[in-house]
Amino acid sequence: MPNLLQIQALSLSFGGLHAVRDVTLDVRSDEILGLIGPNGAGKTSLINCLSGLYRPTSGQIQFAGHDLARQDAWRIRRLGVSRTFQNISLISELSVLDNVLVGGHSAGAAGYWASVITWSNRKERALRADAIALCERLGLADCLNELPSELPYGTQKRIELARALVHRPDLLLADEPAAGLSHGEVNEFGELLRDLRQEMGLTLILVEHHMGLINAICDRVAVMVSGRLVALGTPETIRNDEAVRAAYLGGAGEAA
Ligand SMILES: Nc1ncnc2c1ncn2[C@@H]1O[C@H](COP(=O)(O)OP(=O)(O)OP(=O)(O)O)[C@@H](O)[C@H]1O
Repeated sequence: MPNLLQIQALSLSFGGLHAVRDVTLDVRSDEILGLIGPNGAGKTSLINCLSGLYRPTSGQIQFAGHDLARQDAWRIRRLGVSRTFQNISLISELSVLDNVLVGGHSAGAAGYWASVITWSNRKERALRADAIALCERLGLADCLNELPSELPYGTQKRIELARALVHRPDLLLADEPAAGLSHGEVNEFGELLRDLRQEMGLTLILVEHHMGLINAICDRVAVMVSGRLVALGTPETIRNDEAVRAAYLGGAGEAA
C-alpha cells in the first residue's frame, strides 16, 4: 500500500518540555494505525501537529503531496484531514443535524459564517442531504432535530464522528473515541470504524488506551513513550514486545 502520510523527524517543544521528539512514521493508505502510550507520552500533541492545532518545532509532515507542518488548521481540514477530540465538543444550542453541518461548513476556507453567506443554495442543499445520509448511516436518523446534551454519551460520540466525516476526509485522526463507552459500545464503535474505513476509503489514526479496541481493528500499532516513537508493528508484535510491555502495557494500558 502507498503511504498517505509521511512524518519525518517531527518534534514539538513547550519551552523545555519535549512533547514530541524526533518522530518519523509513515501511514499507509486505508490502514488503521493505533497510537498508544502512557499518559503524557505525546500522542495528542502529535495529533495536534497533524491537524494544525500545534505548529511543530521542527520536522516535516507530507500528506498526499502537501506539506502540512506549517499549514493552518482550516487548510489542513480542506486538504482532507479531519479529527475528533478527547472531550466531546458539540455545540449544545444546535440540533444534532446542525452540529454535523457545522463540520461541513468549517471545511470551507473562511469558516462557518463566511461560508454560510457565500455558499450557493445548491451546495447547501447537497451538503444537507449528504449530512442526513451520513447521520442515517451512523444510526442518528431518529434524533436529527434533538439537542445533543439530551442524548446518551455513546450517541454524542457518534454525532462527533459524523461531524468529522461530513466533508469526506481521507484521513481521520480519532483521539480516544472509546473513552467513556461501555464494553458493548466499544465493540460496536470499533466495528463501525472498521466498516466506515471500507465504505469511505478512510485512513485512520486511532489514539486509544483501550487495548481491546486496538487489537480488534488496527492493522499496525505505533507506541510512544516520553515523546518518542519506541515501537511499530502489528498488534500481535506489539503485544509480545518486551520493551513495550515494560514501558506501557504492564502499567496504565493493561486496565482496558
Ligand atoms: N499546550 C501545552 N502546553 C504545555 N505543555 C503541553 C501542552 N500540550 C501538551 N503538553 C505537555 O506535553 C506532554 C505530552 O502531552 P500529550 O497530551 O500529548 O500526551 P498524551 O500521550 O496524549 O497523554 P494522554 O494519554 O494523557 O492524553 C505532557 O507533558 C503535556 O503536559
